[in-house]
Amino acid sequence: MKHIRLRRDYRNITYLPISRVPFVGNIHQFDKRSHVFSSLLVRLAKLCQQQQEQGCFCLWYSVWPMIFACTGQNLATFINNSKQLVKSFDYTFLEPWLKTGLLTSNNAKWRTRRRLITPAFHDTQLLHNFMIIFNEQACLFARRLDECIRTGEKGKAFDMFPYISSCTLDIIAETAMGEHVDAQSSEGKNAFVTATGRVCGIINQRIRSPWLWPVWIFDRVPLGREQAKNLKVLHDVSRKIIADRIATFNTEHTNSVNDKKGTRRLVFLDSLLAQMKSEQLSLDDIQEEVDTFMFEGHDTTAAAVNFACYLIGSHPDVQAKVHAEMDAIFSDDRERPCTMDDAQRMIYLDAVIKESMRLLPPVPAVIREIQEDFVCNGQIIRKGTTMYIFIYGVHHDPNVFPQPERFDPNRFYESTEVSEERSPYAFVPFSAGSRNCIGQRFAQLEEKTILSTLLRRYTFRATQTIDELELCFEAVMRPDVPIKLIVEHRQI
Ligand code: HEM
Repeated sequence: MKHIRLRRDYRNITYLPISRVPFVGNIHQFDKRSHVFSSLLVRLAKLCQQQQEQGCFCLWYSVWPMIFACTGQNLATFINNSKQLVKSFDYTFLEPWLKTGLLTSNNAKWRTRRRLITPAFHDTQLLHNFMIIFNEQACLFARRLDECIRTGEKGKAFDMFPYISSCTLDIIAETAMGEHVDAQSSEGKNAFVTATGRVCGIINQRIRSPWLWPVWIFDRVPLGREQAKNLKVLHDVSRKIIADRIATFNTEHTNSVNDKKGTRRLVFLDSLLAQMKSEQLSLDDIQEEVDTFMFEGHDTTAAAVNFACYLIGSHPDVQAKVHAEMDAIFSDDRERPCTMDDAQRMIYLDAVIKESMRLLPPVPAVIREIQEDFVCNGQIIRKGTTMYIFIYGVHHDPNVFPQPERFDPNRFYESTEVSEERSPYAFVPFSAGSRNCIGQRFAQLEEKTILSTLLRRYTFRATQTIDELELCFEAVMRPDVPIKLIVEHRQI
C-alpha cells in the first residue's frame, strides 16, 4: 500500500524516458560500470533541468524511491530544514571504520559533537600550525615531482594522483593526530597508509555491490575479511596515538599553548583532548572523530587538487594567468612558504579552484533520509524517501551556469550581476546549511598552499578530454581512466 501511494505521489517526477519494472524499479538500468551509471544520472539531470519545474528526478531501487535534487532552488527548500539533517542508509558502510563520528552520526549526538568540534576549525593558532604542515608536505611533494621529471622520460605524461594522495594523507595524519605516517617517503611500505587506501577502495566497491550490503554476507566474504583486517591496523594505530597523546597531554599541553615554540605542535587531537574532561568525551568518542577526519580530509582534497591540476593543464590561457598571479605574489622565489596573507591575495587561483569544484566536484552527491513529509517546489516528498543532493547536477544547471561544460574561472572572478544574483545553493561543493563541511576553510587553505607551491615551479599539460576520463560518482568522484599530465619545469 505504501509503495502504491509513493508511486502515485511521485508520478510527476518519474516520467523520465527510462522504463520502470514493477518490483524491480530501475535496477535493471543500473549499469555495473560505475561511469556508465554516472553518465545516466548526468543525462537525467539535464533532462529534468530542461523540462521540469520540480528540478528533480526519481529512480526506483526496487520499491524504494531515490529522489535526486538537481537545482539550487530545490536545495534551498530542505537543506537548511533542521528536521531533514539525517544521513541515509548508505553511510552505514562507513560505520565499521568511523563508528558514529561527525559525518555519520545524527540528531542529538551530531548536534553535540558539531558544537564541540567547530571551534577547533576557527582556532587561529591551530590554522597557523597547519599552514606550516601544508607547506612542509607541499615542498616534499614538489621534490618528488622534481625526481619524477629528472628520472622519467622527458615530456612523458604520468598519473599524479598517487603523489597528490600521499601528500594529502601526510597532511591530514599530521594535522589530525600529530603523527608522521610518511606516506610520501615510505613508498607504500607503511602499513597505515596501505590500509587507508585499501579500506577506501573496499567501501566504494561495497557501495557499488548491493549483494554485499547485508552485514551477515559481507563479514563472511573475502572482501569483508580483508576490510576487517585493514580496519584493525587503522584502529590500532589511531588508538595508540591517542593513548600516547593523553599520557603526555597534561604536562605538555601548557607548554604548547603558552609557548608557540613549544616542542610539540598543537593539532585537532589536542583540541579534542582539552574537552575530554569537561565534556566527558571517552577514548572511543575521540577515536571516532579522529578517524572521521582521516577519512573526510584525505581523499576529498586529493581529488580536488588532482582535478584542478588537470583543468589548469587543459587551459593554457588560465594557466598563464595563474602563473602571473604567482609571480606577482612570490616574484621568482620558488621556496618561500605560502602564508595566510599570500593565500588571501590569490584571487584568481581562488576562482580557478572554485570553477574546478563546480565542473568536477570532489563529492558528487550527499544523501539524506527524509524524516517527515514536506513540499519541495510543489512536489510532496514523503517520509522515508532517500533524497540525493546531486551536487554534480546542481553545478551543471545551464539556467544558472550558461554552457555548464565550459571551464571558465571568470564565473567566480569577475563579480558580475549574474554571479551576485546566483542562489547560495547553486554552488555547493562543501554542501550547505548546518550540516555542511566543517573542514571547508582548512581544505581551501590546503589546496591553495599545494597548488601555489606547484604552480610556482611547474607547467602542466593535459593529454585527455573530460569525456575520456569516464567519471565515476562514488563517495568521492574519481576518473575511471587515470588522469595523465605532462609536468615540466617552468621557464623563468
Ligand atoms: C576539497 C575538500 C573537501 C570537500 C569537497 C568536502 C566536502 C564535504 C561535503 C560535501 C560534506 C557533506 C557530506 C554529507 O552531508 O554527507 C562534508 C562533510 C564533512 N567534511 Fe568535508 N570536504 C572536504 C575536505 C574536508 C576536510 C579537509 C575535512 C577535515 C579536516 C573535512 C571534514 C568533514 C566532516 C567532519 C564532515 C561532516 C560534517 C557534519 O556532518 O557535520 N572535509 N565535506
